[in-house]
Amino acid sequence: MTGLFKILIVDDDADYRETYKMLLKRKGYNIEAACSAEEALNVMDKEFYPLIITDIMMPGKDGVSFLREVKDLYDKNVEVIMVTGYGSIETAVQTMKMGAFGYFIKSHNPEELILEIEKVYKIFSLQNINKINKNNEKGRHLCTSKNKKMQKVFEMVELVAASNSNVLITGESGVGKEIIAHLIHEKSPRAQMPFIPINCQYFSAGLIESELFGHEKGAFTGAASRRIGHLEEANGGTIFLDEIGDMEENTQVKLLRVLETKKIERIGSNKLIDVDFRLVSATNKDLGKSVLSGRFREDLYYRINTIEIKVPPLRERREDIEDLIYFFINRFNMEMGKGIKTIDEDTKAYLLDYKYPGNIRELKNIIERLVVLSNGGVLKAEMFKTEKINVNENEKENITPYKEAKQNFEKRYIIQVLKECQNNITHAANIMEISRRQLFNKIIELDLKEYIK
Ligand SMILES: Nc1ncnc2c1ncn2[C@@H]1O[C@H](COP(=O)(O)OP(=O)(O)OP(=O)(O)O)[C@@H](O)[C@H]1O
Repeated sequence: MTGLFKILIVDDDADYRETYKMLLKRKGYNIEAACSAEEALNVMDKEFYPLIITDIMMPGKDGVSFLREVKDLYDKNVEVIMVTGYGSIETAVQTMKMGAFGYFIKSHNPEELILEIEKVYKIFSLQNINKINKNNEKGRHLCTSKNKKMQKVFEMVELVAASNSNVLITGESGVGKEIIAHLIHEKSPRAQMPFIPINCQYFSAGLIESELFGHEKGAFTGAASRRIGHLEEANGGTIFLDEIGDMEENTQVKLLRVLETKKIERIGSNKLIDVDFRLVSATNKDLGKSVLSGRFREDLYYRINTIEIKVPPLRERREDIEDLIYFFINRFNMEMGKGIKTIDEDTKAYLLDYKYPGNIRELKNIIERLVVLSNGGVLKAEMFKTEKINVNENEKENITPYKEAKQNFEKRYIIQVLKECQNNITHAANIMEISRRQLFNKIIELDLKEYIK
């Protein structure tokens, strides 16, 4: 879907602008044009363009200064192709050192320019696909089910993917809501554009706004340079707002405005920027209740859940547990190069019977732990046995205020798990079934930095 990929052409020569516009539109690209660098910067204040094609010789700010400004002050990831006549080929070559993607000589066959553009587009979509694959490599997830409710979920994914409707995915923690959000994006016409996940739980009210909307240099203390927000970066793609139920009231108001107007304002700026993203949100809370209690805005609730996909907890799709067990054994077997060939019958019976309050995340973690700890070719439940910590009567702790006791427990617990994981924070977070960021924040709060790698 090249149409979602937006290109800005900057040239003071109206004939060139129109010719390129026609040519590229015919190839399916979405084109905007500006007659000077100054006008281009205004256009870029209104919308995000991953590729700019600019003439070098222009009245006012020339192409080289414009390139410098784009790379230094706007966004270094934006690609720029320089266009030049014979007179300034040397300058064009120089600009490659400043970060230009390439150059095109005006008298050459326009197909050369198209080829350069196609290269940028390919790199751009590959980068996005790689980002998706990192989290969602083919074969890393089991996307089939024997359960009716789950089959309905996969059918809904196919149906909604083609549309642009806002989707709300609900379900308990660990049921795979983020996996479903990825699937919707991958199967949508936006698949080659960015998929940007943001967990609203991780950010304070001020920070999340900067993450979503971006900010101008000097907008607040610490804003040393301009930052393009995720809603702008997601242009043409999908934004995934996880734990949307935790979003602060003020941010809810701002998000609602963006959804209504399809425009954002960077913090510290009053310029409106067009954005075109598809919103997929998720929550493990009952948002209906949050609306009734006044914690979540009703108008935003109705906006974000045009379509609701309910992902059932694992205990309501027990017929999938066996497939998931084998799926994860295979996956970790391959990842860790272990030679596990079978699973001991008692262990399997235990795993099939277990309740999984932490859903698929818990099942996955249990299997990962078993695979890590197993030596022979058989996966066995004996490995579950953990050391019981017996509190000796004589070693009872002094009674301390609740807050202090809680902190002491957290410290001991985190240190113990980190030690077991050879100080590997990612591995420890997996075992604790919290995110890496949550663990990292705790480590800073409790001053345990010395225990991480
Ligand atoms: N169908 C699946 N196949 C393989 N792994 C899965 C599947 N569904 C979930 N998982 C794994 O379970 C874990 C939890 O999944 P995910 O983060 O999508 O759940 P969630 O519902 O979004 O959780 P939370 O509400 O806590 O954010 C992840 O590690 C994910 O890889």
